[in-house]
Amino acid sequence: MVNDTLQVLTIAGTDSSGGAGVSADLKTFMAQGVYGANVIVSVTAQNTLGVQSVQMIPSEVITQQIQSIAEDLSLSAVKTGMLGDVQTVNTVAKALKKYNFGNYILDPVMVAKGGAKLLSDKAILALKTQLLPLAVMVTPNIPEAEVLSGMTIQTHEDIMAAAYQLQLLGAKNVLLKGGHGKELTVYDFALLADGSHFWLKSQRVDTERTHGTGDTLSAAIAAQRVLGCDMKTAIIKAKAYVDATIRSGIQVGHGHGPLNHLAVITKENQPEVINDI
Ligand SMILES: Nc1ncnc2c1ncn2[C@@H]1O[C@H](COP(=O)(O)OP(=O)(O)O)[C@@H](O)[C@H]1O
Ligand SMILES: Cc1ncc(COP(=O)(O)O)c(N)n1
Repeated sequence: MVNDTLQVLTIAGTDSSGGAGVSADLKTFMAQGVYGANVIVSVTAQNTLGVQSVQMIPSEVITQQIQSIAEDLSLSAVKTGMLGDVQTVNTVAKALKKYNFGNYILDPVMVAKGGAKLLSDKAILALKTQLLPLAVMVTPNIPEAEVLSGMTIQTHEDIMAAAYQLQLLGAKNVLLKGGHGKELTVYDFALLADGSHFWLKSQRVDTERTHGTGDTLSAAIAAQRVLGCDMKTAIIKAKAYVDATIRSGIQVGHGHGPLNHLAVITKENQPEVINDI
């Protein structure tokens, strides 16, 4: 059942193959039992092999979509995904300041799994200065954390240092995702607003079917916050969910295939929570 009093918004781009972007977010919200609304900032022609084209939506249309929702729905969380260009980042920042939906989760989407650029270079500075300070949580993968922090990340110490840097830039909580890489063990690093930290340790799934993992994780965190979880619990539950969606994979397309958003979480999906590695 969907709890209609728990309403979450995603502001992101569409993915015609249904695996990432707004599609991943809405499926995740539904699977978590919260109601999802969507504001479209870009339309991508995309499949599991790559991104064929991107059409940005005009700022007035984005502003109007957000206003329409703000005037009617009762949102208690919002996440942003692909924002594309500097104009869109500024438009979204202005609207978030105006309406203050609470619980803002910033997924700083920059590059699709197939390698296509989803955020212009000019937009990176705007994202850092306009959106990071508004975010209750930012969820970069390692390449995104390198760009935002200006640091090279090679070791676990580097991951921690970059997370602290992102907190200095204004994000209250940071989840630095370790999905990129080849190691058999995956480590995500969480730095919380109170200065405490922990690592989530899990076993890598040997698969190319990871289209939309980052979107799914950040959407699940937003949903868990609305469901009343504290930040640490929201992160752990969201991680278990995304692990289940990867492990019970479905066979769609010929490249980086989508996740199974109806996956059931089992004991196998629970990450190990450790303080230091
Ligand atoms: N092959 C994999 N096996 C297990 N977990 C993965 C795998 N790929 C990604 N994840 C997890 O999925 C989540 C999203 O991570 P990541 O893929 O790095 O983000 P993004 O989609 O933004 O690049 C993280 O919790 C990460 O640890
Ligand atoms: C519209 C849109 N938003 C986000 C992503 C990133 O998803 P991923 O990094 O998993 O390919 C994407 N490919 N398309």
